[in-house]
Amino acid sequence: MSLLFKSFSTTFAVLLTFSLLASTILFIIIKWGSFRKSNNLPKLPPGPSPWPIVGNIPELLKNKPPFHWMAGIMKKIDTAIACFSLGSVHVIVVNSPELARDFLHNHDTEFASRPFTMATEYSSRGFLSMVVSPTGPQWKKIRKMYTTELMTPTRHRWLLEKRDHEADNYVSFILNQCNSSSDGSVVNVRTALRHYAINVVRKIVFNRRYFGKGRKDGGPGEEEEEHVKTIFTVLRHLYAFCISDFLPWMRVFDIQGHEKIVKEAMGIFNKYHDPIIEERIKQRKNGDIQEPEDLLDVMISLKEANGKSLLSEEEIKAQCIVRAVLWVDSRTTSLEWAVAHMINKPEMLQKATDEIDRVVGKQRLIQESDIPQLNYIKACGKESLRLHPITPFNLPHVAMSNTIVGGYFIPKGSQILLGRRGLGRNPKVWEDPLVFKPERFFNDKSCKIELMEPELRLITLSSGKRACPGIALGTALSVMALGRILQGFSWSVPATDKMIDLSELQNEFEMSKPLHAHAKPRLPAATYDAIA
Ligand code: HEM
Repeated sequence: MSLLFKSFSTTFAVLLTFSLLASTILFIIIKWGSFRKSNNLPKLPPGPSPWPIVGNIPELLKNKPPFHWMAGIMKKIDTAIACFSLGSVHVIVVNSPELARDFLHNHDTEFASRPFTMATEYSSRGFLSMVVSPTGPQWKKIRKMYTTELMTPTRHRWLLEKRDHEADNYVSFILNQCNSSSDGSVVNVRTALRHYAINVVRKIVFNRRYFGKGRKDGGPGEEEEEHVKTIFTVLRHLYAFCISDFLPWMRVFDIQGHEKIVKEAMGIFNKYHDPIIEERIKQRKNGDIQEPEDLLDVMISLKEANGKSLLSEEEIKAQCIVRAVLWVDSRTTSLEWAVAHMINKPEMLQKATDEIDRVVGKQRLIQESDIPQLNYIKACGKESLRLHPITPFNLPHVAMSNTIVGGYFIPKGSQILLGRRGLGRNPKVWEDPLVFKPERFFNDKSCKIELMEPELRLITLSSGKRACPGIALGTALSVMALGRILQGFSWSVPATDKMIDLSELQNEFEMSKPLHAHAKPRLPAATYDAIA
């Protein structure tokens, strides 16, 4: 009997709490609505009607993946801006360049923050790095360090030798695979691209290519494979509409399992990065390191005006994770798509190699100094970002105050998601939006192509206070990755297939299968000898 009474009273307490909560929120909503009306504030952007407390979360959970569901609703109501209520957060999706510019040009300061999420908290070790941190003193401190110390033109030149080293290894890794037969060989392009990208990061940050013993042919060992896999795991979960980010009281349940996955991924980063960082800090303290050799040394040696270290050990560890995730994610997936499209269109491959042969010739490999002249290669890279961004949305921007944009009311705390795919494939902006056509970036006025897209017709490096500060490094790595692979080898569809399969992985933006293509060296043997 007492058990029955206990369970009855618990249920009653839960129901009572729930109804109190619901009526408070309903009261706030009604009050807020009448406040808005009485102050003549415009309406929120259109969107699905929210449920009390949870908003549109039930629909979000039912319709996977979220970006498909959001795109479907926006198409149905024919809007370029929509508001989805997730818990108490307004998530505003934007798919038109005019509105995107309104947010990031005209109202940049009001939308310069980032949301707090479970995955970003873990990956930045408590918001110690820049990319995912909300605006505030920590973000300012790290952004200043990037712009005045880590990413200056002088520092970029200082790191050139390391980048060159990895660009050479990239070619020789593919060459070693081709050399297994006189007629070339089928190569996993995804592995080559990702390995090159992360090698550059490891080299400029840790001055090493391998965490373990590595491989004789220049390819990734099992430690490096695990490292790259972890980068993509973190990337997929950074802003993955984790329910507890919108309903914090749900965090203990971890119903989507995101927290467990992210925690494990961080454990893997820590396993590889931390011993190197800790050892280096010790060496520096003991005076074993005088001149910095890589960015880790630079970060350890930076001092404040009072002589104290600028960065704590935790802050240094957080920056190392960010650098790994940023570069590998943002480009390699798109570049893999670019190579796939080009193999299916040999005239495009021809155009690219004609440009390279004209600018560089066949007696030497592409160098970073050639980049300004390799406009067709840059256009191919940019087109791949338009058609195949790795994530559906740009990094979220958070409204720091109530603002009116495009005639709509955007409440403080709203998250603004510029649709990378929504913008890049917008038929009102792009002719034949689903066709890979690098020529679209050339116009009568200019044949010069830049990765930047300040008009926000697509998201490359974005714009405003939160724009990507990695432009020089990002451009260099993209052009070298695509240029060298096209210059060094003739690519074709493997004999077992008719065409490269251009289908997408279900619910993801990757190719459904890693790109395997036939590669044959196309330069004189002496040109490769220079990198042996
Ligand atoms: C071609 C390659 C790259 C592309 C396309 C790219 C693109 C982007 C984009 C779209 C953003 C978000 C901007 C926004 O919130 O509106 C971003 C932010 C950022 N990127 Fe890049 N990026 C690239 C390479 C790099 C590299 C190599 C680095 C350096 C390690 C880097 C460092 C950053 C940082 C630190 C931020 C955050 C800035 C902030 O929140 O204040 N990026 N990037």
